[in-house]
Amino acid sequence: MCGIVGIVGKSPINQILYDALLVLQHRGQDAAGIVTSDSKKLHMRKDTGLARDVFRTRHMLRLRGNMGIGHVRYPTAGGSCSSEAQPFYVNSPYGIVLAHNGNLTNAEELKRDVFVDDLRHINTESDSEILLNVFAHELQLQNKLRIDEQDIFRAVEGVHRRCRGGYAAVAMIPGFGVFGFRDPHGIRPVVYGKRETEAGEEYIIASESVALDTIGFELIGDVAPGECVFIDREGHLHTKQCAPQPVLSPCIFEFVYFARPDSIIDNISVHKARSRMGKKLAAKIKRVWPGHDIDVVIPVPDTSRTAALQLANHLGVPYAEGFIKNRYIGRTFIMPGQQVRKKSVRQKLNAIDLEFRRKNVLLVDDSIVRGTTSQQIIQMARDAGARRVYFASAAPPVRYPNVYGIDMPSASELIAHARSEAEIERELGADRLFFQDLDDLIDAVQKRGKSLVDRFDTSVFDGIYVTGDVTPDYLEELERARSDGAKQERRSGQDETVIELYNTA
Ligand SMILES: O=P(O)(O)OC[C@H]1O[C@H](OP(=O)(O)OP(=O)(O)O)[C@H](O)[C@@H]1O
Ligand SMILES: NC(=O)CC[C@H](N)C(=O)O
Ligand SMILES: [Mg+2]
Repeated sequence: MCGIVGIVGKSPINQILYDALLVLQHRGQDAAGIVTSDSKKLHMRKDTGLARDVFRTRHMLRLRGNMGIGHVRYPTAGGSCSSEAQPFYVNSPYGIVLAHNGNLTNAEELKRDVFVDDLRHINTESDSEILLNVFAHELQLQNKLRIDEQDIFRAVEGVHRRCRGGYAAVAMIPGFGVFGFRDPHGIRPVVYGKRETEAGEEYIIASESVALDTIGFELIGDVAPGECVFIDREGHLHTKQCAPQPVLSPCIFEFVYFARPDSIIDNISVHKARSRMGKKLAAKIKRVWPGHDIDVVIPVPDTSRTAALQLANHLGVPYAEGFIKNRYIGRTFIMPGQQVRKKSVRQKLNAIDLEFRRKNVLLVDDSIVRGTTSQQIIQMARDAGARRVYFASAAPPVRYPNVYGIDMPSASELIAHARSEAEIERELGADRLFFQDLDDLIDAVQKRGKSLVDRFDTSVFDGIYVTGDVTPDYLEELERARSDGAKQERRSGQDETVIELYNTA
């Protein structure tokens, strides 16, 4: 997952772009970047690391101009090096910068077409550089010195014709404007909003509404699937549907784990969705184990808290915070590589023995993916003196790879892949294990009939990919190229020093 933001303001926007990236940091911890545009030039700073480390005062001073875009990255293509940090830049036509959240499933074919047909060179392994070049080519086809918003919309139509997979993107053309677009399935989230200033209206496009709240913008709504939202440099908003048959099918894992609970995606409050997940899970536990002997419900910080609290309430069992999280360690799931993830769980979470001693505890997490967290946390609960350790996941077992922007490329790394629930229970070392049913998860997120969303991408749970183009061959190739083992091998054979083409450090 990545976080994206674009702003057209009436005064310098470097600080609010930075503030927005800090609030989107939970979507990507590997790299960060900002590009601004003043009347003459683009100014770019991007590098690996957290936003607070990438942007020093000297960089901020140079990020001049009233419009710009930013990105925080969690790689799903290429590696973690700074040359693949975003935004990407291409100088023709007009100079375009782009930041992307998602993953293209036809990146290989596109890369070939971009070279052979469009005569463009791709310099990294990132699919986002391909997306930018496809857009640039489609815009070039308009063959104009001065473009208007209709040309942007036509180029986005071309992107939708050629690109497959998940993509929410923001882009900017210097002296012209900022725009955002979303793939025809709306897999990845992106919203837009505005605020009034004395000098006129300012607009923002961002991955999550929480970025708007915290920097003082008002939410207008989600970018619809297939839609393009364009803000010209004068601050006028133009929107157009650019896909012939858009079908909103957002990724359900955003609601389970990725998004912040204080965000609203596709008109659904993530907080409320997680609360309903807790309620549904309580009902299931009561159903399958009417005479349960759970003494206390303990969440695995952070993301599971919302669901765990409601689960405890509806189960009628006390809720206690038994694990303390080191606030200086980021999210472990989005760290690159299993070794670092494993080590980080223990560094990140520590048990308060008192809450466990001689009790039957139900530990609750939002999801079990590789099992890195649950395996260790169950052992920690035992070491802290728990009599019995039960475990509940607010999501169903994750059995299939993700191909739309979550770095879960390899089925064999998923603890639930090709295992029954009883086998997973044994593997994790839990005394009893409960998973949410998929129908209940969908109901919890969908608010049953009240939501705009008829369908979600639930591929990690059921192996059904909404874009319909994901073949066993594609998945096999993805596993070969991007499994933890393959990444490890690539890292060890590589000189990490980057010779940067675009970066003005
Ligand atoms: O089965 P696993 O492979 O361990 O993945 C699942 C775990 O990873 C995530 O936590 P993370 O530490 O990333 O973030 P959080 O603090 O937001 O919960 C998620 O909330 C689960 O706890
Ligand atoms: N998680 C994402 O959205 C990743 C964006 C892009 N595919 C990259 O790897 O940089
Ligand atoms: Mg967690």
